[in-house]
Amino acid sequence: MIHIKSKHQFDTSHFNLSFDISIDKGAFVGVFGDSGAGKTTLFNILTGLIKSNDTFIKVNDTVWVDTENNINLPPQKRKVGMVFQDFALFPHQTVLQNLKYAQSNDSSNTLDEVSEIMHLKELYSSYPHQLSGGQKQRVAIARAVIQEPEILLLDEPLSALDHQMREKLQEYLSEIHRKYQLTTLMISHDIPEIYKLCDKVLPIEKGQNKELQSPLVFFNPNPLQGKFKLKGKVLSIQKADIIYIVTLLIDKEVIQITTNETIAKSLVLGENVSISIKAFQPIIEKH
Ligand SMILES: Nc1ncnc2c1ncn2[C@@H]1O[C@H](COP(=O)(O)OP(=O)(O)OP(=O)(O)O)[C@@H](O)[C@H]1O
Repeated sequence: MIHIKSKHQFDTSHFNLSFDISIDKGAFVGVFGDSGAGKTTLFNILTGLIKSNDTFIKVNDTVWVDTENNINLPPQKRKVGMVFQDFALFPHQTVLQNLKYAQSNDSSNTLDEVSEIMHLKELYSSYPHQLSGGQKQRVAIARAVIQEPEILLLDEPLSALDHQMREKLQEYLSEIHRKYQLTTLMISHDIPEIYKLCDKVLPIEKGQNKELQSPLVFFNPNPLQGKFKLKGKVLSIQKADIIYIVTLLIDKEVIQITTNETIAKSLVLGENVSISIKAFQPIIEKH
């Protein structure tokens, strides 16, 4: 379990932050909110890059910060892995050297395993400038995981990548999160991405967090009022007794419609579909 209680005000601004968050170990949490809401600041408080005078952070059994009792673990002692949008690899080191930098004495197996899962072995002797954006980000994610972090923080890690690469890396992230039983917090503005990867959403508004919610509840507070438009994206497909419920992103709205097994099984997550209404029964058609 992770507990974060923090109040912070920047010297140069009137922006006040106040967080009170509890996250289960092993959760994959989507951190969602407007630009400037305080998402990156929350990450900076967790990593120790921002020191605040009124903070308590406990990660599993260890207190990282307790300002009342003068406890403040330095950033290098906090078991946090971080991945940003802009790769941040050492340019003059090969992929293997970049990975080894993150390795502690007892994590040599992890380096090997993670490289295997993310298909990095064939890139070991390449330098960052020889890699594509997706390859660089694979290395950055692997490097963060090799540190065997208690919390993995992802700050819009995939937003610079094209759709196909993004989907591939989402699969890697999902696999790595499960395999190493990480507690992962990911800032993302991409609703389908949050649906695909996260079991909870942490909404941040104007410097404060709201309660954690499931993506389905958070993005779809009133399922009966969904508006049908021509095109949509498949977010999830769930079996409910003998029918299937398909959740779709239509423009910025999420709706659910029922369908039969044949159609449900032909759909793929993230796929674009079109919707029409025939005799009051919604029909999903593939493009
Ligand atoms: N070093 C700083 N000094 C003063 N104010 C800051 C500082 N860093 C952040 N802020 C303020 O805190 C607010 C939250 O910033 P933060 O970067 O956490 O937002 P965000 O939700 O991550 O935004 P985005 O999605 O655009 O990255 C901003 O409105 C900004 O004005």
